[in-house]
Amino acid sequence: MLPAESRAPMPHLAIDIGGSLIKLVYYSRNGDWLPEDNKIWSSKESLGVSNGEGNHPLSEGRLHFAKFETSKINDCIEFIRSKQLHVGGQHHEVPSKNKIIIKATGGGAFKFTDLFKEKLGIVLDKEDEMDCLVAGANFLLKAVQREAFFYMDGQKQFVQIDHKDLYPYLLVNIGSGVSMIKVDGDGKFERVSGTSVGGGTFWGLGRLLTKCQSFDELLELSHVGNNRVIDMLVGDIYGGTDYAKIGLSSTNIASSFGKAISVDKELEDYQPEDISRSLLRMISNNIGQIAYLNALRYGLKRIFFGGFFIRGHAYTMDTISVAVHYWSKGEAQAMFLRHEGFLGALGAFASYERHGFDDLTAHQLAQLCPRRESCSEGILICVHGRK
Ligand SMILES: Nc1ncnc2c1ncn2[C@@H]1O[C@H](COP(=O)(O)OP(=O)(O)O)[C@@H](O)[C@H]1O
Ligand SMILES: CC(C)(COP(=O)(O)O)[C@@H](O)C(=O)NCCC(=O)O
Repeated sequence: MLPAESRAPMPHLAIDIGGSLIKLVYYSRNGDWLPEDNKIWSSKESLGVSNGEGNHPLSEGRLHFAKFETSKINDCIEFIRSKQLHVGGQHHEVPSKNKIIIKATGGGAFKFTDLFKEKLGIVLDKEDEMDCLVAGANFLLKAVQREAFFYMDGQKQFVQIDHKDLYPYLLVNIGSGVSMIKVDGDGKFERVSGTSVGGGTFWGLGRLLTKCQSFDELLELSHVGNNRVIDMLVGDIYGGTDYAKIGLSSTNIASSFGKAISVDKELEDYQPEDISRSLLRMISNNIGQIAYLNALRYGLKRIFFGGFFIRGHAYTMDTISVAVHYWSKGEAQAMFLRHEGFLGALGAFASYERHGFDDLTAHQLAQLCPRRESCSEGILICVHGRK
């Protein structure tokens, strides 16, 4: 840790460099630099900021979110440079004795340390990925209204979380791989499980099998696909009937991709949309099942799913919800987060001590952010920090 006097001014940028995607969270005060809309932005959000301790009036600002494919890290670096995000949007020279330190998490914070130093002169101050995921999730769940929701029958049903009754819960982060974390409080958690069959598996296998050029294309294909063309159902094995004795209906999937064993068909004989749908269902189902088993193992009632694999995608959320419901025999329900992909980046942002995110309460939010209802895109937060 560098002595305070040798550090540059608060940069207002944090970065999460994952196996698939880079996520940025950055802040601007109202009246500062407000970058124009950019198609890679996921959302723009308002942020109320106190200008010190106690009951000072608030000034307002915005939190911005952006993501890039990790394979296109140079685009991300160019974006940071063009907006001068690493120096808080100030287009001025940073005195050479000052080091620009940016909070960074994810494996790429280690892998790309030298690249950031070389291209932007930034020192990445590494924060542990699990710490950040948990800090980001706790922050969202405690401070942001309408953040968590159930997904049922094609509808989001938002839940008001009583933040005094939040813990314990299971956080399932579906990124390239999947981490399952039992969260007991702020900074109190244990990574209890994980699986390598995650978002990277869907996109990687999906790309190979369908020749799709983008994740979104693969996801869109799954909308119109029919998994029964490829999945082997109980009915396929049992001559169209249920296997009622063990509680399996004829329409249950007995074996994902099981029909592809047919010697009469090659990959070209299957439609890409059907492959995409089977794959999405297989992976979502599997994660939902493992998540529930871990919740059961630790007696956790609440399971929150995050990570960019979900992408607010109806079929993904529906499959995970059904899996949790099915395996728990209706005892547990999956919940999702509106800012699903930005947990780690938000956690890294929150780790700038001077922001004091931990002091947030929903009550404070209601008092300090009267315009929250008008903020259609999501977070309206108040932080204790300097201007
Ligand atoms: N534009 C995209 N490009 C690649 N993958 C995407 C995209 N959007 C969503 N995804 C999915 O999100 C996953 C990455 O999720 P994320 O939470 O960012 O994890 P990581 O930190 O490992 O990059 C990918 O593996 C893929 O399944
Ligand atoms: C190694 C990781 C923590 C990296 O995080 P990611 O970039 O996937 O979000 C994650 O991919 C993971 O938890 N994989 C599962 C490994 C396992 O439990 O077997």
